[in-house]
Amino acid sequence: MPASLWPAPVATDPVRATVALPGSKSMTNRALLLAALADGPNTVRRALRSRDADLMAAALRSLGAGLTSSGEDASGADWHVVPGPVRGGVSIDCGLAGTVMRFVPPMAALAAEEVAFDGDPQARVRPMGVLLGALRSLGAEVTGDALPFTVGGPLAGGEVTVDASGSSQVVSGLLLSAARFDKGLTLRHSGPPVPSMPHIEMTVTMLRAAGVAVDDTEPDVWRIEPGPITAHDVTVEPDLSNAAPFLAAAMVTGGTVTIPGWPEVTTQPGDRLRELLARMGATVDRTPRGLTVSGGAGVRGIDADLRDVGELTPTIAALAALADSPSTLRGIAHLRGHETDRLAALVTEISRLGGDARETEDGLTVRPRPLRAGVFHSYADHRMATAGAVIGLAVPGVQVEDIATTAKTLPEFARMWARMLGDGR
Ligand SMILES: O=C(O)C1=C[C@@H](OP(=O)(O)O)[C@@H](O)[C@H](O)C1
Ligand SMILES: C=C(OP(=O)(O)O)C(=O)O
Repeated sequence: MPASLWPAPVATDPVRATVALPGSKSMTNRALLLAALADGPNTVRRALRSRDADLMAAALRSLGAGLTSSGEDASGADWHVVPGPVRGGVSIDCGLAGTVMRFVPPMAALAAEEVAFDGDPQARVRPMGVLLGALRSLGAEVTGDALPFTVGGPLAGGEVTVDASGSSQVVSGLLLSAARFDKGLTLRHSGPPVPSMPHIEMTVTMLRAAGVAVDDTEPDVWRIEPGPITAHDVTVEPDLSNAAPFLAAAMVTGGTVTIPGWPEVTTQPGDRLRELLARMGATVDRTPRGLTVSGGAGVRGIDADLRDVGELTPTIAALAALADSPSTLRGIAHLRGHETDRLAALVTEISRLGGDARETEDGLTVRPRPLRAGVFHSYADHRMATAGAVIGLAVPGVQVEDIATTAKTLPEFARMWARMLGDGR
């Protein structure tokens, strides 16, 4: 059955809105996994409820943790987590979630019995070989090099070298469970630069908050001492990457959008939106009410290295397609292994609407041209769907295929978008 088409609303007036965002996917899924490996019960507050977060919760339950949620509303829920011995003999559905397919297998390798992993058809082509190779060389029994695969422990830990240039999640996944390996872990990266470094900082910061000794003084080397992961309550920050399309709406319509609760200090890569959107012409103000972005003088093209913040690319590319000068986005070859090949998908969909977007070896060039009505395909990628919504604000007749795919990290997206535009239905 063809996925449904969502008529992207056109903004007839500058948007003026305050948009409260649910919790960060990346922090929620790290916090849940650390809570399940901790030395006592703990609570993850304001956790995201979305497909990726719920897949993580289900995976942790399968591996023996007790999880119950309370206080659930549109902004998320509190998860009460009671750790248990990690048990195998189970199957885990990763969906299309990188955080589940890369973070859970090292934890599963703590169990003596085998754990089977599978996911969506598109997940089967996401890069897994480096992580599974590392688990093998640390002593786990692994069958397969991509989904579906099985992992059997127990693995002792020790030293391993990986090429994590394809995904930072290889590093984060190994570090998150490493304190529970008998020998801990010394992890070295060797190869082209690791992308999404803020996400590795997020991992290290959250491990330290749980009392884990992490030595990251040498670049591209991480040493984790074996020891307990201390039970403690965590409050998840709003998802700053999911702020991107809403803040972009302020720019495209010459309006103003405020995101309440923007953290003063954060490891989330979405914090770089402050600088990127300012370079594209926005006025960015941080006030006690939150982060406010105002547009006005059109959108300027940008030449930017997005290696650290690759997940912001679909929104930046959508803005670039509506800008008044060309853009070059660099450092993002690894986006070919995201939910879909995002470089190919962005080029195809922007071109379909009459735009001029081209793939380079490590990114995209976008030259603004007048755009026309058409279908913007999502490829089961939440950030492609929201990029289509951004373009649709300014281009009448854009229909986003499968807007429901935003449920991966923001199930309320379509309703929040309508509310932002002053249409509460
Ligand atoms: O660790 C994480 O939570 C993430 C790391 C990044 O992955 P890559 O390094 O594969 O880009 C990012 O793109 C993804 O959305 C979330
Ligand atoms: C790359 C992303 O997700 P995942 O965690 O599935 O890798 C993303 O959300 O942009």
